[in-house]
Amino acid sequence: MVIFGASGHGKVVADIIKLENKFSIDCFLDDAEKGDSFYGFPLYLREGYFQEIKNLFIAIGDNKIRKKIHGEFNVNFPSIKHPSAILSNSVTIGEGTCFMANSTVNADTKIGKQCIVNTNASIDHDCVIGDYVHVSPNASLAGNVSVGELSHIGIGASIIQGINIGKNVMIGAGSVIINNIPDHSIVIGVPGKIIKKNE
Ligand SMILES: CC(=O)SCCNC(=O)CCNC(=O)[C@H](O)C(C)(C)COP(=O)(O)OP(=O)(O)OC[C@H]1O[C@@H](n2cnc3c(N)ncnc32)[C@H](O)[C@@H]1OP(=O)(O)O
Repeated sequence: MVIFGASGHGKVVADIIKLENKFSIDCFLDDAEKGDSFYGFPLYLREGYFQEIKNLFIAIGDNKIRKKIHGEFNVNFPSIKHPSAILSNSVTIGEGTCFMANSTVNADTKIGKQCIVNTNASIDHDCVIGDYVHVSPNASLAGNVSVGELSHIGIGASIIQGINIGKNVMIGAGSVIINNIPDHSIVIGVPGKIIKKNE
């Protein structure tokens, strides 16, 4: 497995891949010059890496950049899961998604491609999570919540049951969402209020 993104998020991803023990890690790739090794693995610039890539994990926290890089490779994108993550057998998962330590996903939830379900995040039953979404550490989604493509649920946010969060929405850290949120909104507070447009 090659990991794209020599960053803190990349380190957490490397730990999960090691613990899962399904793939060995060949190296990290990055577009920025950051030296020739990272977190104990060789590090290459993408433009200087000519070996064939079979399996790639994109370890980029920014949803829009992760989407862009996803479109630039034609390889396999396995999903990864920390051994302590708990997923119902009825959950469906798109390619390239990661489930970090102690995350939980309950019955009949659908998770898109290239999502991040971060440490201790809880996504309950019958949710629909779009592509390139990030559910931050300790965020909680009750049952029947939908989250549109590219949206980011901030650390410790809570979303009550049945809420629709649009595309490219930023839910601020610690917010409590009790109303539907339109596309391209930035929301903060308890209860959550829209403060500006997410460009
Ligand atoms: C493993 C990991 O690291 S995963 C990463 C997890 N990271 C996160 O969850 C980050 C979540 N991001 C936030 O909460 C951010 O503060 C955002 C996106 C909501 C707002 O960021 P910005 O657009 O830069 O807004 P800015 O910092 O200018 O704040 C605007 C106002 O909102 C307030 N504010 C910002 N965030 C919050 C929040 N989460 N809750 C309450 N108020 C907030 C600010 O105090 C400021 O108020 P003021 O105008 O009275 O001074």
